[in-house]
Amino acid sequence: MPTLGCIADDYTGAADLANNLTRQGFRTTLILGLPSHSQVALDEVDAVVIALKSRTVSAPQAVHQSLAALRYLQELSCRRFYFKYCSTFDSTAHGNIGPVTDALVKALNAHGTILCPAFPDGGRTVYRGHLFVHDALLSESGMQHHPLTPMRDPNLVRVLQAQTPSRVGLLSYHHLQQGPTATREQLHALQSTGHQLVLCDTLDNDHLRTLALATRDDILITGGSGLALGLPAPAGDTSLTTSQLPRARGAQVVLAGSASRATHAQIEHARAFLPTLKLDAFELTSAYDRALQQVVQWARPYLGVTPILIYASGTPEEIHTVQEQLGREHSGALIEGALAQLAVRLTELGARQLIIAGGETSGAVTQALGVQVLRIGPEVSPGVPWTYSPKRALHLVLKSGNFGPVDLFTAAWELIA
Ligand SMILES: Nc1ncnc2c1ncn2[C@@H]1O[C@H](COP(=O)(O)OP(=O)(O)OP(=O)(O)O)[C@@H](O)[C@H]1O
Ligand SMILES: O=C(O)[C@@H](O)C(=O)CO
Repeated sequence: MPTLGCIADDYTGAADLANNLTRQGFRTTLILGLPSHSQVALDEVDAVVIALKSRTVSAPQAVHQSLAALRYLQELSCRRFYFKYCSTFDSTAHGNIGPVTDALVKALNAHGTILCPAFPDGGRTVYRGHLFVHDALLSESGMQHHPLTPMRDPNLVRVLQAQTPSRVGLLSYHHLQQGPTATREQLHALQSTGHQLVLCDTLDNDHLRTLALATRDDILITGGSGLALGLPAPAGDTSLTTSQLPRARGAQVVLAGSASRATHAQIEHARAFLPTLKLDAFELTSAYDRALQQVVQWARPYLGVTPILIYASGTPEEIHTVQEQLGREHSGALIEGALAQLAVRLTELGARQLIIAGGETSGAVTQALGVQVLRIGPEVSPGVPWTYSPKRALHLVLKSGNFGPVDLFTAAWELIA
């Protein structure tokens, strides 16, 4: 039975965490959405990751979903819990990282917890409480233009403090550099002065290991997926940890709803190699069914012949125009819904290998496809694994918006061929 229970606030983030846990030696099952008990067999598993779509819903809804996931994991006999959010701390104005963390602390009767968004392998580090994406501050990394969770302040202590009545402290890299004992002492010192939530600096994977050791008796830890790379591997036979996925067959489709900088670059690169079609939000509003039908007609001759790319992402200016006229939530849901419908129709026509870019988009697409349990396969790049749905016989990549190399949409297929 699993001992580590994880709650992720979006689908790509959940795949990212499941990937890092798998690489770290945990036999990990990824569950999309909250299942009913009978649906999933979890005997030979060390960790379970539940993917929620709770990042951009209201704070009370996010808390409600997260507590339901916690209860499910407790009933599975999990003894430690990991709340996973984005390595760029993606939040709305009201949360949801603060409210969900507070609710989990309370439900678990914990004294408090750490917050460690960093993922150095993916270029995310935290220095003096400020988040960097490679060499850029968060607020200059492209994330300031995110369609749903624009991040305009790189100071995460300030960002988090605005989301919670709990007092937020900072664990500085100085303490991490002195090792697990000094780190643990500093965490206790911060907690004893009323800092329930402690945002952690992290410059490299050594800091992640130190932090994981310093908090190994804590019932709750929170962070990006990076922290998983610091966790000690569970004892026992881990030879089956990275499951060998079946060989992939069937048509190859990329569906990109992410408007993040890395996805933009991947789209630009793929346009030179793949048949590519851009969805138009205004056309979808005025004639939804006809617009989707046209996309399917366009795609049909390519299926099984070459991978294709269908995307929605526009420049920040284009997105601004769409959002001004159609509303932020409506336009996001419209495009997610269209990509989800296209996934359904294209799989009916033989698509079996899908790369889906964007967390919200991945949530919408996998829900429409009825995918619930995923096995983790080969890693395409840090945070981006191939996964496999045994029930639907589908190979899927759920790609986080800002992850992956520029040639991901053209090169990833080779890993499962
Ligand atoms: N041209 C556009 N105009 C308006 N909204 C768009 C446009 N293109 C995409 N969107 C919306 O932007 C949102 C992108 O969020 P999504 O979580 O899918 O990507 P992401 O944030 O880049 O990925 P991740 O969460 O993995 O980092 C979706 O709701 C999508 O529908
Ligand atoms: O942590 C990350 O950056 C990703 O796993 C993610 O959550 C993207 O939505």
